[in-house]
Amino acid sequence: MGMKPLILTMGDPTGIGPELILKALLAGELDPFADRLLVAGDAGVLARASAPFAVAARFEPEDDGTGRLWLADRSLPVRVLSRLDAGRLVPGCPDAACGAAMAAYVEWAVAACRRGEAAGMVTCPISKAAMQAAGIPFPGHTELLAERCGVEKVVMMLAGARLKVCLVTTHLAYREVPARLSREEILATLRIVDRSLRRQFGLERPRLAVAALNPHAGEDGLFGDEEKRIIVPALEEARAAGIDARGPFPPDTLFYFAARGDCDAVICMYHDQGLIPLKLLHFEDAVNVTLGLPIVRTSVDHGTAYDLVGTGKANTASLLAAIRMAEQMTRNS
Ligand SMILES: NC(=O)C1=CN([C@@H]2O[C@H](COP(=O)(O)OP(=O)(O)OC[C@H]3O[C@@H](n4cnc5c(N)ncnc54)[C@H](O)[C@@H]3O)[C@@H](O)[C@H]2O)C=CC1
Ligand SMILES: NCC(=O)COP(=O)(O)O
Repeated sequence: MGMKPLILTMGDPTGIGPELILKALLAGELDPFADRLLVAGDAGVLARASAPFAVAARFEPEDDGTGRLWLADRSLPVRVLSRLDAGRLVPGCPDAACGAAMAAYVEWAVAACRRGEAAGMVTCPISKAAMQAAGIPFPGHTELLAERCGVEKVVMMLAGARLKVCLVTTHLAYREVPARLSREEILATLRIVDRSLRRQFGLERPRLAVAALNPHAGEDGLFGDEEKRIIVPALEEARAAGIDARGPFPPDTLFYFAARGDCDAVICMYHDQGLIPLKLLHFEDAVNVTLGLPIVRTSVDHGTAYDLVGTGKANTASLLAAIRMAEQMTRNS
């Protein structure tokens, strides 16, 4: 019996996703996963995305809604989920139809994973604004997937070889962060990260370092009291539950020590607290993985890179790392 496919969603039709898939295919970088991948996307858009390369892609429809995308002597199976007018798309200008299409790829993939028909999903970047414009009420994949899987809390982790960061809060305005932090949220994050690193990443006793919210970890309440009021109680409860969680550490020095190997993951209070150090070290090859889902989902660590669409210059390393990690995780699941 063949292995279940890993679904690769194409992402924003006007973004870098389609071109990255073709670039990786042409370079033979997808060869190790050739029997495993199934692209969810738009055949016309994918075919046009070969424009920056020396060879033109062509799509051979097979039967009902599927087909093969050929580029030179390599090919990938595609599940066709939208039929946009590819010739009229402008890079970086997704309209509502594009927003609906990029959401449809993700919806189809998560449903296939939930039905047990796919082993996992790897996502190319979407435009959060275009999805919202299409009436899809989620600020990102992470929140959509949590809802579709019926899970209340998931954790966004970005992982590179030297640093892993896990976020307590994700897509929200910076000014809303303090109000969204609570002992329960931090504790739930610690529990999910601890469990996932054990089960899916093979760590026996993950060492989790928790970042403070405020400078100098609040300087004994002088620069904010979230540490005393919220983070310390969450840490105490986590430790009582057998989780190796330490902190709260002043954020300005924590990432230096984490990247040196002093912990297995850093728990960050908000998006950019974690993603700035992560991308400084690992922009090219980090993977975004959603922890706490009943399915496997990984993603590139970057966005739609509109400025690179059509140049052929975008780097495929994060996409390949995301596929590799998803494959690994399906073996550990
Ligand atoms: N997982 C997802 O679906 C994500 C989606 N986004 C979306 O992407 C859009 C643009 O976001 P930005 O903050 O501008 O981030 P971005 O990652 O698209 O671009 C930031 C910079 O990184 C460069 N870059 C991105 N990917 C690259 C690659 N593969 N190789 C070389 N250089 C690359 C771009 O050219 C740009 O200079 C937004 O709509 C955002 O919501 C952003 C992050 C993740
Ligand atoms: N910057 C990371 C990011 O925005 C990831 O969002 P998503 O995976 O939830 O779509």
